[in-house]
Amino acid sequence: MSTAPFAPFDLCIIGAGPGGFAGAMRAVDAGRRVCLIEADEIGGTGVKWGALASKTMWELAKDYAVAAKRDRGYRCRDLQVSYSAVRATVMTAIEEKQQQMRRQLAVFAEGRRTAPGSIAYLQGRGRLAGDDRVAIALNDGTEREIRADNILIVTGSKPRRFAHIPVDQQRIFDSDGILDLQRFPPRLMIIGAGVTGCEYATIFSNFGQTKVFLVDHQEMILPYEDTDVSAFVSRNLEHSGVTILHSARLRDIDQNSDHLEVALDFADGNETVVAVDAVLISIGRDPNTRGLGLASAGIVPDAAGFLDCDADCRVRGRIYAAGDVTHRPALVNMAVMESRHAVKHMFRLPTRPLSFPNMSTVMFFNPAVAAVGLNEKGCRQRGLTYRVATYTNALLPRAIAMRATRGFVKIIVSDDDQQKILGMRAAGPQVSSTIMTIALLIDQDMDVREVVGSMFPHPTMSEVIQECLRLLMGKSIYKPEAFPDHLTIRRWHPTP
Ligand SMILES: Cc1cc2nc3c(=O)[nH]c(=O)nc-3n(C[C@H](O)[C@H](O)[C@H](O)COP(=O)(O)OP(=O)(O)OC[C@H]3O[C@@H](n4cnc5c(N)ncnc54)[C@H](O)[C@@H]3O)c2cc1C
Ligand SMILES: NC(=O)c1ccc[n+]([C@@H]2O[C@H](COP(=O)([O-])OP(=O)(O)OC[C@H]3O[C@@H](n4cnc5c(N)ncnc54)[C@H](O)[C@@H]3O)[C@@H](O)[C@H]2O)c1
Repeated sequence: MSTAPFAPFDLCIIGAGPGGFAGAMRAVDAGRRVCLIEADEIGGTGVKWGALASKTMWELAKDYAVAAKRDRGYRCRDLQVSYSAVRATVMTAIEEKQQQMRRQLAVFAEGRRTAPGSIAYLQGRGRLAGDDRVAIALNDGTEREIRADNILIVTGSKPRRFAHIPVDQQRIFDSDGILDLQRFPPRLMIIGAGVTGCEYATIFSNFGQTKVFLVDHQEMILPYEDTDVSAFVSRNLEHSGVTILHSARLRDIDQNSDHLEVALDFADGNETVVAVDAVLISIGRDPNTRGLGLASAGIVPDAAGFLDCDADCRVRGRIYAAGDVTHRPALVNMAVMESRHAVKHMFRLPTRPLSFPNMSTVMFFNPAVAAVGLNEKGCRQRGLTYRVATYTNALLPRAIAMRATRGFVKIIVSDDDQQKILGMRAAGPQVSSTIMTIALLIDQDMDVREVVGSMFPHPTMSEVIQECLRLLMGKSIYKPEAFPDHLTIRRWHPTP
């Protein structure tokens, strides 16, 4: 092992995905010396193997599906798409973001700055070598060991695999390898209908080149969502030609020279074999904690390998963890928020407690579904009495103008005088922006009456939020009596 020329760092961050990068920059803000270690490509799952890549593909697929429509007064002739052209555009997007990250690391590189706050970016695999030491197997084949007062583990996660099915990224893929496809497969089976599986089912069906089969061992897709949301997404996928197979377990994949035969066992005892050209496995993710030297710092991960940490993201002593490697929801915004919080906590910078009631996420389907706060399942698990109103986009002028009325907003409030917003689910165009109104309301603990009283621009998708809140207060312009299919309001309370 070569002797490290580095003086001890204030902070060593293992993993330069969105969490690691954000944490490094927050430490630089505080004038600290950071060592940032990345084993693979900068940006991690947040850029290359997950969020940015899949969202670029989703945008292209959405544009293609709109161009292929025949109900808009215009019609596209000779519309063509190739997977390699799509892939090239996705790679351009990835490279654009990675370049920005590299450029910033270069500006803040150790030795190039006179102002306090710098980053030594090391490319290699890091592992703990004690409470304040990290050993790095550098990509150039050499080894280094560094010392740091604080350590932040942000090593992310990787696709979960079946023990008996090898993923070759040639015909059997996981989300890390989907960009390796050579062409659109005529038939694709996606196993696992969580967000990843449903997003790729949306993407491939929108491009219209692939017959998609979507399989889950649960009775419904997106099993953690409310039944109405899951049913809405199912209907839309089926409308796009996706065949959904519920309560089905993968038994085996028989690899023939020109196709794959996927054998499935159903919960009711039936079985089937489906012939496809490619399989995408999306059954969840496992944390990247193996080989991380946790024992050398006295850290024991849980049975699934995730790191337990306290409310300030501290695992033990001066060692912190953030992002997918922890138990919390696997999202870029979570990784960034936790990582920044951990850095503020370790350097005793002012910070408010991490709080998740307003955690928001968007699931990129056709149309997209946005979520913030609790759903009905979550409220019932907690025994909360609530009222819930649903307002469909069919009554919304902007949605009518867009000729895109599939969608709704569903808002859950506490069933008391306060009517605190507990959560919202919204589906339709532009939900990624409209959701922030409710996320802010929850975050600021504001009264719904303040939103109902303010003026919204017209015609906008955000008006549906105002109308849905008015519906909860019995003041909506359109009434459930006239539109029982479009406007509903219910109450739920725990049975004593
Ligand atoms: C298909 C897909 C789509 C997604 N879409 C979205 C989305 O739309 N919105 C959203 O919010 N989230 C999305 N996510 C989730 C999101 O990508 C992750 O939650 C996020 O990237 C987690 O960030 P992270 O920094 O914790 O980990 P990662 O992004 O996984 O980064 C961890 C980094 O650590 C590196 N590393 C691992 N071990 C070591 C080691 N020993 N030494 C050095 N480096 C190491 C890895 O190479 C990696 O670069 C998606 C995920 C997938 C799979
Ligand atoms: N738009 C987004 O924000 C976005 C997109 C993709 C992923 N993500 C994040 O990534 C994380 C992982 O998502 P994911 O979809 O990969 O995992 P997941 O755990 O959310 O879903 C896995 C799905 O696979 C099913 N499944 C598990 N084992 C199975 C088996 N043996 N046979 C058939 N089905 C099986 C489960 O029932 C579930 O529906 C999520 O927590 C999400 O936060 C976010």
